Amino acid sequence: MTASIPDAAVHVRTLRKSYTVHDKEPGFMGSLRSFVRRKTHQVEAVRGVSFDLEPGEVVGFLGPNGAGKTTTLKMLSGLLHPSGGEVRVAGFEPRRREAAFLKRITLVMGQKQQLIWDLPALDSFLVNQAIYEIPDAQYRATMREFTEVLGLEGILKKQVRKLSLGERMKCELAAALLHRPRVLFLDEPTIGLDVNMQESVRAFIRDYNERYGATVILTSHYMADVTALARRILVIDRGELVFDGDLAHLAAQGSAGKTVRLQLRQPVTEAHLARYGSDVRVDGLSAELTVPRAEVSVRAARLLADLDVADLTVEDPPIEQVMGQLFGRGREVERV
Ligand SMILES: Nc1ncnc2c1ncn2[C@@H]1O[C@H](COP(=O)(O)OP(=O)(O)OP(=O)(O)O)[C@@H](O)[C@H]1O
Repeated sequence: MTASIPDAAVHVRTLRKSYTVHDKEPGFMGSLRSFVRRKTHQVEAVRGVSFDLEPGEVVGFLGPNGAGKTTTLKMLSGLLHPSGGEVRVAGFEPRRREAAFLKRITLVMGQKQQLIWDLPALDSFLVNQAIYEIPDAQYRATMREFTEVLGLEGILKKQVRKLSLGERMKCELAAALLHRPRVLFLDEPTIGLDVNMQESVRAFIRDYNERYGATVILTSHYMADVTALARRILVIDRGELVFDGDLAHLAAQGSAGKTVRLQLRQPVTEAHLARYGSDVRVDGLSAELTVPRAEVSVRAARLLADLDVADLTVEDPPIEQVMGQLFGRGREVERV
C-alpha cells in the first residue's frame, strides 16, 4: 500500500549561493601577508536556480563537475544557508532545521558516511531510531522490509569497518531512510559500486519511492541510475539550470543526430557506410552510424534499399554522449 504524502514537494525560486574564498599567496611569507591583509573573492556556485517538484517525483540532477549540484542539495536539506532566493521543502524552510523538517527528509552522500565505523550497523540504526523517535513497531516493520529488499541479512551485526563498500552503502541507505523520510536527496548514492550492487541500490530506491510515494532528487555520474529511475531531468551548468524536462527531450536537444543500428546479412565496410552518416562503427555483421535528425527516414530508406539489412533500429544516442556534447559545446541548451 502506498502511504500518501501530500506535502512532499520541493519549491525553489531564484536560489543562489556564493562562497567567500580566501586567497592565499604561496609560501610562508605569502601566508603571513594573507594573515595581515586578507584578500577574498566570491565563487558563484548557484546562480538563480528555480524549479518545483511534485510529491512522488523522481528527478535526475545532472551536470559536470563543479556545476553546483551538491551545493544545491545542501541548501535543500538545510546544511547550507542560501545567499538569496527561496526554498521550501515539504512545506518547511530548510535553513531552520526544525525537528519536524528533519524527520521528513534525508540527505545521502555517497562519499560521506554516517554509520559508526567501529560498531555494527545495527547499533547505528538504534541510534537513529532514538534520534528520529521511531516507534518500536514501525522500526521493526521498516527493518524487516529493508532487510528483505536490500538483502541485509547477515551483515547487520558485522562491524561496519569490515563490510565491503557495497554492503556498507546498503547499510548507509537503510540508516538514512529508517525514519521513512518523504523527500530524499541522494548525492551519488552508487558511487564506486559494482554493476550488481548499483542495480540493487536502484531497485531499493525505486521500491521505496513506489511504496511511500517519496520525492527523490538524485545525482549520479552513472547514467544508468538516472535513466532507470528518473523521467524528469534537471541539468545544471556553472550554477545555472540549463535544462528541465524529460530525458527524451534532453537527448533531442543535446544531439543533432540519431543512432541507426543495423544488423546486416552481408558484410559492409566502414568506408561504404560513411556515405550514409558519421561516427560509423562496424563489428562483423553489426554496424551503427549517426545520421542527422531531420533526415532519419530518408537515410534509413536508402540503407534498406541499398544494403542487405536484416534489422534496422533508430535510437537516441546514449545519454553519456548527449551530456558530453552539451557540455563540450557550451550552453546552447534551453528549457523545454
Ligand atoms: N565550501 C566551499 N568553498 C568554496 N567554494 C566551494 C565550496 N564548495 C563548493 N565550492 C565551489 O562551488 C562550485 C560548485 O560546487 P559543487 O560541489 O556544488 O558542484 P557539484 O556539481 O556537486 O560538483 P561534483 O559533481 O564535482 O561533485 C565549484 O566551483 C566548487 O569549487
